[in-house]
Amino acid sequence: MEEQIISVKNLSKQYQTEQAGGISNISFEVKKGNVVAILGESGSGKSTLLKCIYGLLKVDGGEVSFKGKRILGPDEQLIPGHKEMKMVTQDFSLNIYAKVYDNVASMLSNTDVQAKQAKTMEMLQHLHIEHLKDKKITQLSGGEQQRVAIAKAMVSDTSVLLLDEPFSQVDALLKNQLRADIKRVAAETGVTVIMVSHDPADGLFLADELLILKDGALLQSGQPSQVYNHPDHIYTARLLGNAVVLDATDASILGLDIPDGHAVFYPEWVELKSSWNSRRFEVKDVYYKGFYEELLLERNGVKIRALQLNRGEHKKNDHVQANISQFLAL
Ligand SMILES: Nc1ncnc2c1ncn2[C@@H]1O[C@H](COP(=O)(O)OP(=O)(O)OP(=O)(O)O)[C@@H](O)[C@H]1O
Repeated sequence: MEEQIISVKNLSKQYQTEQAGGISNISFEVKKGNVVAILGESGSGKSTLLKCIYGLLKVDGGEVSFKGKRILGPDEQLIPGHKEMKMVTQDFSLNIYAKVYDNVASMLSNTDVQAKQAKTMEMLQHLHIEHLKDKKITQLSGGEQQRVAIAKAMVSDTSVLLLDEPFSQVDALLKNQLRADIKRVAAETGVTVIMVSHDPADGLFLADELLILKDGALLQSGQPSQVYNHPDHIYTARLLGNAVVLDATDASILGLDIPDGHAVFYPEWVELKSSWNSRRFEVKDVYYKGFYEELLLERNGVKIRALQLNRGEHKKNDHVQANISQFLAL
């Protein structure tokens, strides 16, 4: 059985401000070595949850345990969290005047210099930054600094790495690489990662488990493919896959039979082909996205979106046959 490393029970934290904000009654468990992504729209409580896990905020109720021991809050100890937990925030907390190597090595004790050197170099290699070891932090790009911050956080027997928006400073190309690096480093070192991201694609790619937050509450959790294909709420389907949502009347115009509620489907579930159950739509717009395109389709006033590989086949005002291959009633 996989060992559980973090347990969050009925955790609540409300900020004492005019607008209510915070998290309420959140419970979940994290297995050792897993990568967990906390996803949700802006203001849903992602950073608050991460800070509570690290012991940075005084909670109103509930608790977080690490290896069975309660994490103490800021009013209970001077240094928050636990020595085996490290948090990398968006400001990186690096010594900008020191070299990359020294930033990372500074986390280790001087008792065994050879071991210190070996461990530091190993971590620099894990993050693909060994060639930067003699550079000063001020000479690095944002993405490189982010890697140094992660290496620094991980070098000293870290069991749990908390990442707040780890890809905020990197461009799309580097982001893909850094995502893959974090996934690989987690698998190689067995470190448990809990990360917050505003981009659902990060969680879908990286995580073993997603936590979906809305208005401070945990709506759904589970493996990415499970949550994506079987969202419990319209919010989740919109957040993860920009789903199309139709009320029962509009759905019936497209031949989707739901008693009440909404028919929900992802644009890639719309097949552009002629079949016994396809219907005729007008192409209202074509959005070029590189290797694929998004079509805005309309039938009797009902608009839907469809994704397909870009073959340049469709133009505005064309007519197409489309079939919604699957949908959810939510
Ligand atoms: N220090 C604070 N004092 C008062 N309210 C706060 C504080 N920090 C956050 N909030 C409020 O609590 C709610 C949750 O904020 P939080 O930063 O946890 O959300 P988030 O999901 O991380 O948002 P984002 O993606 O925009 O960073 C928001 O309504 C926010 O305005």
